[in-house]
Amino acid sequence: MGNNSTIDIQNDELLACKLGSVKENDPTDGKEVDLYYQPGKAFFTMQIGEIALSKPTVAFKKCRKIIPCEQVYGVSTFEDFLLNDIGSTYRISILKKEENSDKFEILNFYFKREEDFVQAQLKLDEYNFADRDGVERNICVLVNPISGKKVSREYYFSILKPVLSFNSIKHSMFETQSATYIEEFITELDVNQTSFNEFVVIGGDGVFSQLLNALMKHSDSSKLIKFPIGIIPGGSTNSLCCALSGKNPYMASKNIANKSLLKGDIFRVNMNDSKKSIYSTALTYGLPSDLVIESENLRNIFGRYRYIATAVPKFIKPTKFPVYESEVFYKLEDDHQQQSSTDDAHIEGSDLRVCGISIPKIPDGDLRSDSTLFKFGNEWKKINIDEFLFHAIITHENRSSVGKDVNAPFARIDDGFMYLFGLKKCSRIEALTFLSRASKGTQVDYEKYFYQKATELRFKNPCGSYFCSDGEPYKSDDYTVKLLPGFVNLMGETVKE
Ligand SMILES: Nc1ncnc2c1ncn2[C@@H]1O[C@H](COP(=O)(O)OP(=O)(O)OP(=O)(O)O)[C@@H](O)[C@H]1O
Repeated sequence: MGNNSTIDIQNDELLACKLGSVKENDPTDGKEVDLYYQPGKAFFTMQIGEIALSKPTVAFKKCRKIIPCEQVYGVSTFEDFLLNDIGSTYRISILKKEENSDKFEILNFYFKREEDFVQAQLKLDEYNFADRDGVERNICVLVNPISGKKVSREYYFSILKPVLSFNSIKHSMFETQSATYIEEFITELDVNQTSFNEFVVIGGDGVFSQLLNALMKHSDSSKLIKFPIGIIPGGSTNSLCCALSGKNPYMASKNIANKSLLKGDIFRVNMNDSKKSIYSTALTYGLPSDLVIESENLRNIFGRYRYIATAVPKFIKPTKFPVYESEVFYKLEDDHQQQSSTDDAHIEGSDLRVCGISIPKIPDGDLRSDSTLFKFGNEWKKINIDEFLFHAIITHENRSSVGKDVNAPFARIDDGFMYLFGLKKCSRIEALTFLSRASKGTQVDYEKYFYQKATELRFKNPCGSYFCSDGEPYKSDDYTVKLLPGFVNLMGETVKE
């Protein structure tokens, strides 16, 4: 009766056998696959029938193949009565991609007996991404064709689309036609009419931020902000996507197909001078913001390397190295969890009013459902540094998809906190030392580096200053930042290190 082959299915590995050709819909027949279990293990036992393989004429050889979980991008099950003539045939297909390949392949397994098929289905259920929560998914995919290396379209057609299609996940794709496309698109969305129930952006942190802010401005923001959001890293730095799925568009697509959800922390920035507010996951002040603003007109020449092209002259030109003034105050509601590189001796404990800063008043119309905004139960503390090369607020570790840098290795997108970090006023050499350390993640104990966990922050910067939120510049010199823990449903998994 031909060869036998055994497949183990263990906790952390999915194993399968390759049956001759693995081309999609190839009606290779004449195979019978039995499935049975032993405690802690499951085996596929495969027997080759007498019926000759029809197409292609690859004789089945005894094989045993291990597919690690990370190579599996979905499992689909079918009852293909018409596929071949070996009777009531059931099929399980596995979408697989090997680590060093950019090609997907489909492995098909045929079952003669319904009970074997059902058992295999149960065993592989966690990879059956189509069937999540019993609700039909419909993803609105927004693609920014000009972000980063201009690969977002390609990522859609060669990665996300095949993965969603294999897993029978409904979606529609829209390319951003202009810088205001996402805002207009979301404004026009009627929550009661649309069948969309999830969003995916393919692009950088900028398009994610545009989506987030457009959702929060919508008249039905409280409903829309509950939609899960996925990100595929098509942008220049992709800091948020790196926190959710690493730098890998394949992993991001799998997390989206798998609807692997986490409650992501964001913050709201109230610009007290203009009475405007925005929502963000990363805000910078100082040199990085200036680089973002100055580099924008180099986007067409240097693409995602435009920041480096702008930064290099600052380090080699014999002009004064920049220094930025800023007064920074913070609150940490959960004081016992304090995490900081600044010990108490370096922090002036003080009430905000004592520091001579007026408590911001938010116009009623601007105050959304977030009633916890501006609780002044805790004391404000002042950071005892007032000259910086930069400071930043972040809700995640802030990895770069270009280099290996991790700016805030202690932060996680779902840890319920935001973090202020930065570099004090320093020389060129000290800034380069910081960059070198950040590239290895060893900057945390560098004397010029500082960080502070916070739930609320307040900044007073020189008149006419800019900051950047998720890579987009805003003019404001007086702003307050309030943490909104677990506010967005993001598709991804936090990095475990
Ligand atoms: N069709 C378009 N024409 C012009 N600008 C666009 C278009 N679509 C999107 N944009 C703008 O492109 C900008 C950059 O977007 P995005 O964040 O995706 O890429 P990036 O800046 O290269 O990456 P990162 O934010 O990760 O550094 C956003 O400000 C967005 O408004």
